Amino acid sequence: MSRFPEAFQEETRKRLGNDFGLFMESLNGAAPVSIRQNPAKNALPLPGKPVPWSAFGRYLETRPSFTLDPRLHGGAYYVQEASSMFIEQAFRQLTDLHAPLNVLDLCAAPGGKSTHILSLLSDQSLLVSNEVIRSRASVLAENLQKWGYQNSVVTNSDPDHFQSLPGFFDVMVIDAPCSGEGLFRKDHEAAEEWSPQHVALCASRQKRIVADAWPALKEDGILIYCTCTYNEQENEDNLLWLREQHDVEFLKVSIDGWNIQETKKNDVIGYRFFPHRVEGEGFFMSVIRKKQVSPSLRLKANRDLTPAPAKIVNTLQSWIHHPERVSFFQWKDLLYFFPEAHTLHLGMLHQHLKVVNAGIATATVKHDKLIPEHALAMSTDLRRENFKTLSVGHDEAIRYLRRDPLTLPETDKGYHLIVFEDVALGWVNSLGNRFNNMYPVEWRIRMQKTS
Ligand SMILES: C[S@@+](CC[C@H](N)C(=O)[O-])C[C@H]1O[C@@H](n2cnc3c(N)ncnc32)[C@H](O)[C@@H]1O
Repeated sequence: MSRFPEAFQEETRKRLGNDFGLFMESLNGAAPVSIRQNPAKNALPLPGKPVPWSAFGRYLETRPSFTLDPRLHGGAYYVQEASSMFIEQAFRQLTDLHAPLNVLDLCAAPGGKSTHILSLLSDQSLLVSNEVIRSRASVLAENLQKWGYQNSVVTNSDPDHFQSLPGFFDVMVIDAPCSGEGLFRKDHEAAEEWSPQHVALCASRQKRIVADAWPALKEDGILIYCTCTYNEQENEDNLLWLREQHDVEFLKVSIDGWNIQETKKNDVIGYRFFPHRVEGEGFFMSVIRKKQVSPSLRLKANRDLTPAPAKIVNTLQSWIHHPERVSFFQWKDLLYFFPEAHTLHLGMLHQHLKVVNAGIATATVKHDKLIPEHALAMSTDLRRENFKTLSVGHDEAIRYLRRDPLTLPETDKGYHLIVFEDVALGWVNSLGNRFNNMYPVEWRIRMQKTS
């Protein structure tokens, strides 16, 4: 007996007709392995066959032990299945990536779409990545910290809190929690959990999420709605429901030669990825333009953000590229930097949302001394030449990431940046012949080396 639910197979057979056999066969095959590189941390393209719809995506021939690759921990790439990289085409074809955009990724953990969006936006744009589940918001913040972009804010709010930000966003991505039909090949639990009732429950939750967030989209702004499921209830039907209440336009994306299926139900245009047609998992995306006026928001200064003390600002400025474009502020007991152009926006976000992180945590002050933060080591703005660095090989890099005792050569005292193959991994504090490992305890690798 097949491990896939009967009702699911029946619906998919109707949808795919003669292709159904090939589709089922593909579900029993191996899933392709793909990664997406961080262009700000890679001078050269990674090896491997390119993902056709993404400038940063690559297929790998085999699945390496990602955990034991130090470059992953330094944010040089993100492991992501290929179909979901298609949002890149919505951004490239339907937005002006040179303009300063406010972008919301509403259901963002663990951060696949958010890290991708940051690689696409100009540095004048702002990305707000939200995740409603607290523990998942921490994972999101971790992945975004490793990616290293300053124009990024992580929030942990319910979608309805975004109603307090009418017309704030130019682009909104809703990668909605779904019944996961497109993941059945890899995720056996999704197949076990699937039922028509579960699909109906997901569809009503998705409607609520979209309706809650909708007021925060600007007039003429675009919503990129996606799921990793095939059924119409969670896709077209939700968007038809949205169209009944609001003035919207569905937008086309060019998919020339990629074997992606363009579907149309009434005027909803959708893009479906089936694993027997493309190298990737199941995925659905639709792009919707809002054609209604949204009230505009009055920006107010934020009193929670205290400017960094003047006597240390010069030092902090020497640590990064383009210090003239950022402001340094103190939040709780940390010093941060954040794009100057968006400080008023950050004020608004603080007022209405639970902000988990904003910009780059740079340092803490202890007994009048500045201690560099891990996020600074990960930052794409770090001015490396102003720090002492220690280049390490693979074994030493893994010892560092596991927080095992290090066997580094004797050095000058002070903070050193640990670098593996040109990718920064974090700080050590050298006491001359001993080193304090400053890699975050909660992120250390627990896996033993196998070779
Ligand atoms: C498909 S996943 C997002 C994947 C992510 N965009 C990425 O690319 O890595 C959907 C997310 O929605 C979150 N979620 C669950 N229920 C939600 C709700 N009621 N409102 C908003 N988000 C919710 C889940 O915790 C999950 O992180």
